[in-house]
This record gives sequence, structure tokens and C-alpha cells, in this order.
Amino acid sequence: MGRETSLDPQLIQSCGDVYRNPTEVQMSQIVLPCHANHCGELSVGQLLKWMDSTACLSAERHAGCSCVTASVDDIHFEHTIGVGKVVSIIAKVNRAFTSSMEVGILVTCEDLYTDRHWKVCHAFATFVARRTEAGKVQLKQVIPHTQKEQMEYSLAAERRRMRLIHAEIITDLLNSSTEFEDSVLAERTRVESVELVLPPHTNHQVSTFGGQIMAWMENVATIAARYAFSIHGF
Ligand SMILES: CC(=O)SCCNC(=O)CCNC(=O)[C@H](O)C(C)(C)COP(=O)(O)OP(=O)(O)OC[C@H]1O[C@@H](n2cnc3c(N)ncnc32)[C@H](O)[C@@H]1OP(=O)(O)O
Repeated sequence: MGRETSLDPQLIQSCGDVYRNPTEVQMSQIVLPCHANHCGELSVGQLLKWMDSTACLSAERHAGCSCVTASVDDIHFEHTIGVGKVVSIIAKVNRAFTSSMEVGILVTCEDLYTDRHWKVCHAFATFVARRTEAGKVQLKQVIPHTQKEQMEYSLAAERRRMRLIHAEIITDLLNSSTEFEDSVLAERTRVESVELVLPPHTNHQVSTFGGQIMAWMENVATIAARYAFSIHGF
């Protein structure tokens, strides 16, 4: 069976005779039972950890210093991924601003036995180079080489503008003390989790990496959603 995606060939090229973006980082993982959720599918938290790690390496390759995850844009997962499938993640820096940069992350899945490939999601994360004693880091600019890179470079500026506005709107919403009619329901779905940060939760910078935090968030969100479903009798 043929490939089901129309991935950008420049994104999936891996060897030297064709142009390869110098910030590109690829990683592949086979999904094991220890990566799965209660439905036997790859847990979103685990996938977010892999995406964050891959994107962080790409950002650090460009920055040449240690970077932190500042934000990850909305992600729409198009498919679930079962145990035994191979997940491939490709990350590359689309554009650097002052100390921040946008990293594009493409996740695909492969069934080794049938040679089927499909796209799982496409995400954008912002990484920031850690301040040094000298102050804020000034990143070198990304120079787009292909038409696709040029397009991502241009779009990255617009996406940055949108995400900074979005962050302000969310902050305003959280600060406004609106009483919602379904506040009783919201309280009944409330889940709180306290996590002790242990060595397996940290990254190469020995700090809790962004993907781990997203994995914890996804876990409590899943439980809260299940409470909401049970309240509504599903
Ligand atoms: C490897 C890891 O994953 S580490 C663990 C997870 N991540 C973290 O712990 C990050 C914790 N957060 C932080 O350290 C800080 O909030 C930072 C570094 C993200 C931002 O710090 P600030 O004090 O706001 O710094 P400052 O105002 O100088 O902004 C730095 C850059 O971040 C950008 N930025 C800040 N917040 C956001 C955001 N929510 N989304 C996108 N970009 C952002 C700014 O636009 C700025 O970009 P520029 O330098 O290119 O103009």
C-alpha cells in the first residue's frame, strides 16, 4: 500500500546529496505498551514529550546554547497511534526573532508491515534562548533556502503576532472573575495533581522539560473530561 501523506519532500529528505535544513532534527520511536494509555494507543502526553525534546534539540542547534519551551500553539491530532507503530518527528527552526524562535514540528506515523505512512499532526513551538550573564541572547537569523522555507519564514512572523495577542487575551480572561452558570459542573470535574519532580522528569538541562509538564497537564485533563462524561451519563 502506498504512502498516504503529501509531506514536503524537503522536510523528509535525510541524506547529504540534497539540501537539508541545518536546524532539522529527526527522531523515530516504536510505540511500546509502556507508552500507551488505557485504550492501548500512544498517550498524548508521551507524544508531547517526544515532540518537545525533538524541537528543543532543533532550537539548541540553531541557538548554540540552552533553550526553554515558552509555548506550543494549538495542536490538532488527526489520528491515534497504536502500539507497534513507528512515530517519526521532524523539527526545524522556521524563524529566529531576538531571543525566541519558532520551531515547526511534523509528526507522522508508519506501519512497518504494510508500508503505510500518515500524518498525525503539525505543530509550532516557541523556544527561548536562556539569558546569559551578559543578558538577553541575540540569535542569528535563519536564512530560508527553499520556497517552502521562505513561506514558513514569512508565516512565522504572522503566527508570532497572533500568539502574543492570544496570550494577552487568555491572561485577561483568567483575570476576569466571571461567574459561569455551569460552575457546579466545573467544580465536579475538578482534578488536582501534585507531582514530585524526579530525575526521569528532567531534561539534559536538569530542569523539568516542557513536554513533561504538558504530559502531566494532559493526564489531569483526561481525568477531568472523563468526570464530565460520567456526569452527563456517557
Ligand atoms: C527545555 C524546556 O522545556 S524547559 C521547561 C519548560 N519551559 C520553561 O520552564 C520556561 C519558563 N518560562 C520562562 O523561563 C520565561 O517565561 C521565558 C524565558 C519563556 C520568557 O521570559 P520573559 O521574562 O517573558 O522574557 P522576555 O520578555 O525577554 O521574552 C523573551 C522572548 O520570549 C518570547 N515569549 C515570551 N512569552 C512567550 C509566549 N508565551 N509565547 C511565545 N513567545 C513568548 C518573547 O516574545 C521574547 O521574544 P524575543 O526575544 O524574540 O523578542
